[in-house]
Amino acid sequence: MPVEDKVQTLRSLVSLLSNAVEVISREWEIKDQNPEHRPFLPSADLHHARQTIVGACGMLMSLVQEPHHRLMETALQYYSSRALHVAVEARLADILAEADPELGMDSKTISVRTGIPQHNLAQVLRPLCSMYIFKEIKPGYFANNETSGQMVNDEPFRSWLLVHGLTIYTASTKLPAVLFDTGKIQGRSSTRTAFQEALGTDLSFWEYLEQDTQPSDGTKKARREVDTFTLAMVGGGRVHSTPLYADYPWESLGDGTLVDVGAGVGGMSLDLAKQFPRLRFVLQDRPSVISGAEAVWKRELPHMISTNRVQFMAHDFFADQPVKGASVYLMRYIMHDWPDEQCITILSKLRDIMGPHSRILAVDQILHPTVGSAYLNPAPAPLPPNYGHVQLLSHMRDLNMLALFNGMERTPEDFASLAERAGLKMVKIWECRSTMGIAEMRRNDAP
Ligand SMILES: C[S@@+](CC[C@H](N)C(=O)[O-])C[C@H]1O[C@@H](n2cnc3c(N)ncnc32)[C@H](O)[C@@H]1O
Repeated sequence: MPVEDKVQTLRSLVSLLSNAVEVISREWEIKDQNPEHRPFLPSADLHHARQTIVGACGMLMSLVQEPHHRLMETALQYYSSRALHVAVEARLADILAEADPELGMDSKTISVRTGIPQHNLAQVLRPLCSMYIFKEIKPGYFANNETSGQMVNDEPFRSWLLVHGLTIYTASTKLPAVLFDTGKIQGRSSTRTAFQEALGTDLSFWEYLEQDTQPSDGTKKARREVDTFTLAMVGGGRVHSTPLYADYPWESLGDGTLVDVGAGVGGMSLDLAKQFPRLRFVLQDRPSVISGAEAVWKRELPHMISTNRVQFMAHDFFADQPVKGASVYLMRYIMHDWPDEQCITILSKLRDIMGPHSRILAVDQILHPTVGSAYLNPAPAPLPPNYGHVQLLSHMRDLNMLALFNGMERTPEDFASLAERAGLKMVKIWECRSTMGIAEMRRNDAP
């Protein structure tokens, strides 16, 4: 890029930043005066200002940082993730919450509480302090800040962070090997992925989770990941899905029936049932999962069970769908687990029994490439249409799906193509104040 263009880009970014800073300051003041504030639902203005600032900072770094340094930092990025994993595993945020936030806790005490040698603690914590995830008050004294404070006493969110550092992390180490093995990648099988390669198994991720471990004493134990994963879906759902409840017209469904396909414990349905009490629900998943779902609903919303407003059904989403003509077939975090061919089968099974007013709502990351999408609102120049850095989480989850399932996060165009191949049409991408969105599909012959 010629120097004059670079300078112009820098100046334009600073101008974007200073406008967005005004919006954020105003929004922070409003939040300060509003005790009803919901942390996971930013106003539309705050959401856009955040995206602009994160995007602009990312682009500024790319313009000014020495390129070799930036590439090396990226090459070693997995240690950021490892350091966070150690902190989460050790429940550091909970431990630091016991300290006076002004004074912090000394590394000797933290060492005794966590079992991490004192001389290694600072090595783990300091990179996290440099990323503003914890703070060091004075040499060897650490405390929570606003970011680490979000992990305190929040077991579902902690599980959401934790699962990404367990088996899922192990799977990621074999991604290069699988990508360079043309036999495997061309196979496009959901059971010949980096996950199977790394864990030395032929089982799918789901089957593996269900398989008991056999420790040396001969007893059988459920894998640790089973409970962590179930709770993680609740924690991740809460963080990323809250805006979806505000940005889709759920109220207009009245007392319609929502079939939660591959529901897990039905985390999204539970939230919807609390906010839209007229809706009825059918939760479907594999037999072992659906029995766990019923226990959760009994605890959280027992009246939904006693009034028959929720049903629990063991169902394989590759088989014929028994619930015909429902208002909504909801699939949160399902499409991204599967390669295209399997997604088309899942969608076709729904298409077969949908009525003219039925809709499929596929809830996933909506990938927005740097070159933009005809379906999505572009960022202001000179940012790339997708706001650049803002998309990192979606791209990482995309690679995660590749490593675990040969799956993927999808662009709106990808969703439209899947819909067309399954005899459906994509009617709208609902852009929500989240990294996630909703792809709405109907039968291709629907009015
Ligand atoms: C990523 S989880 C998402 C769970 C839930 N939709 C949520 O958002 O919390 C994917 C779910 O798909 C389920 N699943 C996998 N294969 C399935 C199949 N063949 N039929 C039905 N459910 C399946 C898993 O058991 C798991 O609960």
